[in-house]
Amino acid sequence: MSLSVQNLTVGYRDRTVISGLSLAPIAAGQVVSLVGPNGAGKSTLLRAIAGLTPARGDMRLGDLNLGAMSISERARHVAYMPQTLPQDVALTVLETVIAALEASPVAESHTHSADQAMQALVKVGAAELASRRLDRLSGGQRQIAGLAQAMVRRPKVLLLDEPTSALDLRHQLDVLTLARTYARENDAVVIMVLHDLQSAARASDHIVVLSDGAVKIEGAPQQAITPEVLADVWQVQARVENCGRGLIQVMVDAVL
Ligand SMILES: Nc1ncnc2c1ncn2[C@@H]1O[C@H](COP(=O)(O)OP(=O)(O)OP(=O)(O)O)[C@@H](O)[C@H]1O
Repeated sequence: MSLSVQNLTVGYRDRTVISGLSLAPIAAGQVVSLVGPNGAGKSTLLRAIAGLTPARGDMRLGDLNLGAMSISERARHVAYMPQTLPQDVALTVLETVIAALEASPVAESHTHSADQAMQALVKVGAAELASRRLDRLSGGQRQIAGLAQAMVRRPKVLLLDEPTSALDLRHQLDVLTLARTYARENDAVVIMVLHDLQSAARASDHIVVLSDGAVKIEGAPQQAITPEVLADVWQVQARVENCGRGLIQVMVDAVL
């Protein structure tokens, strides 16, 4: 099922952040990176797709009209992993993943939930964190636990807000690979906010560059990340080298 976002308008109180935004349809199995400067509206866009921030416009998953769904119905299809997770949760990691699962209508028995939650932790490589308290983890460990919470319901749309920001190099690569595997294995759409453009190119089939609440350009990594776009959107003078296999290297020569 492909995800379609058309003519989306989102704002806070008296301020419109995103106005009439449309994205090219995102096919099942695809990973999309959302990049752009601070304050461009990336989190706002993900939260609007998840139904966590009110929005006007048309959002569909295949034939399903996401905008017409109740919050709990929408949560069966769409999961959002926030930029920062609450730090004061005095539960074990396993308990938080079970809670994330049971908050959704797909949960079955509690024993079954515990098994599913454990499987999600194994999937993200964090089985050893299961019995640790969430509020006593490092920032990176908490981020990986958050990923298990978002993935445990197997949503068809997985929205990850800067999922690698607290991670070391190896864990960053693992999480980016996991996003790809998740999309393929579950026929799901994964949209990630990333600041590292090289990671975005490595990890995704498609890149959306957001600037001032509007899509500046979207397309394959080599089409979206160009010296012109870097100058226009990030105000840097940079070279972009194609390194094969979809990889790019961005070399910044000067700030403009
Ligand atoms: N709850 C809120 N109430 C009012 N304005 C908000 C709220 N959240 C975000 N904004 C404003 O909306 C705009 C977009 O913010 P958003 O968090 O979506 O940007 P972003 O692209 O995710 O930024 P960053 O890369 O810094 O995380 C900003 O100008 C921000 O100040």
